[in-house]
Amino acid sequence: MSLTPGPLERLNRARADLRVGLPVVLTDGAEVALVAAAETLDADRLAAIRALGQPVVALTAHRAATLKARAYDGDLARILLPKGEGVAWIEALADPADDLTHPMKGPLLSQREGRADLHRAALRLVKSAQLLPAALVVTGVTAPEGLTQLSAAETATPETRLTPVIAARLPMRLAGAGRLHVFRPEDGGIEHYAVEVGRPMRDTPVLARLHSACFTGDVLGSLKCDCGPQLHAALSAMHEAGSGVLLYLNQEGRGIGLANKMRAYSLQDQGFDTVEANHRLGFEDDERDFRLGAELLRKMGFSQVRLLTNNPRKVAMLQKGGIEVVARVPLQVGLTDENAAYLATKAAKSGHLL
Ligand SMILES: Nc1nc2c(ncn2[C@@H]2O[C@H](COP(=O)(O)OP(=O)(O)OP(=O)(O)O)[C@@H](O)[C@H]2O)c(=O)[nH]1
Ligand SMILES: [Zn+2]
Repeated sequence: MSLTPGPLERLNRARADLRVGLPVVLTDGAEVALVAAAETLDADRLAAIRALGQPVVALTAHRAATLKARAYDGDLARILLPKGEGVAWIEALADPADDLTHPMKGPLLSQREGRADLHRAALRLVKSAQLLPAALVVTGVTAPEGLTQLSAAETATPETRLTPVIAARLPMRLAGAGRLHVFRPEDGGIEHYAVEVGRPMRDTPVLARLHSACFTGDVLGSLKCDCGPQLHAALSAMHEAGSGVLLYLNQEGRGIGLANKMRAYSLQDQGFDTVEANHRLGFEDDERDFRLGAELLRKMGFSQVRLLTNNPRKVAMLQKGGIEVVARVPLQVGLTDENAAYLATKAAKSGHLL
């Protein structure tokens, strides 16, 4: 095997580089671009990037709509960085925290000519690094030495291949005897877990739950969502049924990460609902990749499930991933005064069944 890093290894490096404030190089045969994450940019790096050409800030159409900027590229906008503006201006474009108290003074000039393919890839990359979806991009550059280089196609997250690392016995208060399996993604991303309750058979439909990580709900008992009670109710239901499998997917905040989820919570404190808050940040309301769940179930030898969920998307995505969902088992627990509006929004805007 060659010692040169392959596409997945470079993808993983690119995410780490962007998180520490290092630019990366994107190419697509026609063009070469230098890309930096808006969130981690500092003044020195910005000055060095400016020396290469005219930077634009790539934003998703959701963020552009909030800023009333034109998104000529459909799903994204390329905003020209004015001569006199610097890091603070870029940060205000990227981060909606001060939108209401210090609205940005327009007009924001969106670029219309040219292609947006590398900008689209740049946004995909910063999102997958769980940073704010905003990237500084300069096209037409000669790739500087020493930076991680990727083709635009290589930024498209392929179906995650998961390798089983270890499994061990785990007795649980709510679920009784079980086993915890740890799986590691091939792309170097965060690990995911599967909890087997009892000894589920592989030749009959298993009671299953795809649970997305929620530090605030699962661990802290937050009253803003229903995650903790759902987690516990699922484990109890599996215990009662005699067996089951709970996938604990590390997709905190519907895939945007805890830092961005807390940014969304802060916007919710300003009066926006859970979907509006994600959009103002520039995210879709749900950024999770549920191919992961199907892959994990297949890896563990399960092909048919009775799925504990109120989310029809989970059912559809599992089926698309080759897992037969023989029944959807509703999981309605943990309604509080604090989360009633959140659950109503998910029903009204995200298709959740109540
Ligand atoms: N972005 C964002 N994420 C949130 C918010 N509240 C909860 N979450 C996340 O939403 C996810 C909820 O996951 P699940 O309960 O597995 O999924 P679900 O889509 O509600 O579907 P079911 O519970 O199966 O019906 C977790 O990743 C939480 O961290 C919020 O206000 N904003
Ligand atoms: Zn939650």
